[in-house]
Amino acid sequence: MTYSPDRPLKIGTRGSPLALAQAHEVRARLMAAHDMPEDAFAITVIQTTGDAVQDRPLSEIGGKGLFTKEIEAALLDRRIDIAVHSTKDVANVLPEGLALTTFLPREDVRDSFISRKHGSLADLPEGAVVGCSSIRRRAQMAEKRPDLQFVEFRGNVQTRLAKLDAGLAEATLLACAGLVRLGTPDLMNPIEVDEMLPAVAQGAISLEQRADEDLDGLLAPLNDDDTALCVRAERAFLAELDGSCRTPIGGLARLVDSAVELRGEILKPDGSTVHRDRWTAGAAEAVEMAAEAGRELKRRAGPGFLD
Ligand SMILES: NCc1[nH]cc(CCC(=O)O)c1CC(=O)O
Repeated sequence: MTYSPDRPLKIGTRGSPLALAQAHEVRARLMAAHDMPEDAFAITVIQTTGDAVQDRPLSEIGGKGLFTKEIEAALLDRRIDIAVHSTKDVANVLPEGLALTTFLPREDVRDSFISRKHGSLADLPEGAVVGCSSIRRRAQMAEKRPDLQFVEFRGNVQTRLAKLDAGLAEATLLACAGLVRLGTPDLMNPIEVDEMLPAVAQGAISLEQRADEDLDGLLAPLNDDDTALCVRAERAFLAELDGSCRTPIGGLARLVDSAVELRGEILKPDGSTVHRDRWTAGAAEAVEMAAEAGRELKRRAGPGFLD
């Protein structure tokens, strides 16, 4: 299959400002890698349940897959040819016939503390209200600051800042990667990963395609091998623990010299219990190590912890 202005490659994406920025980045990289004109690529916006439902926590309306289901259906229907994802929103088990093939170089993996008045989590006054819909971030904050109160906080960066200004919360957390890609890096106030382990695959854009279509020639130049290895290991870790988004889980793999170092944790939603550890293996064993790490944390947590 060849793509040209006469038959453009259809790039599917959600319509949120962050998703659009990511789709445009993918198109720009494809154009540069192949010296092709902009109109050889068509960006197709697909509405997803996660975008449509703004008034309820994601964990309540079904967790993982809410931002990707409709896009994956469009891939299978051939309405689009590739899908651009924030990999942390991609369910662990893909629909039959689809494959996650390409990982862009990873952006900053950290979470950012966002507040108009306070400099860090530790600076928040006793009993402060934090706007946060992520069960991972809530549990991690509660572990350090059991006094904090949480309110649901969804929407894009601008919406959330407006909510802070309206006094609905004193602080919120957002992924650094999103802030960078939206062109608002000045808002960044990173929390180091030692203090707060990011979500599996945070900061990593990936491309999904039909498994039976060979797009290697087109997509391989966009792939970053180190990111692909680390994110595949993190997803193998997550696969052993949970696919539902209802358990607070953090995971981050990084290359240290030429070995893969994985840090992982599972928490009770109120932060009262945490199981966390670190594992290291050579690149060839990284994915199997990560799966074993997931099984180990599950054993340590005992039956019932993940329910
Ligand atoms: N769940 C929404 C989502 N999915 C990916 C990102 C950030 C970008 C990334 O991690 O690649 C965000 C926003 C956020 O967590 O602040």
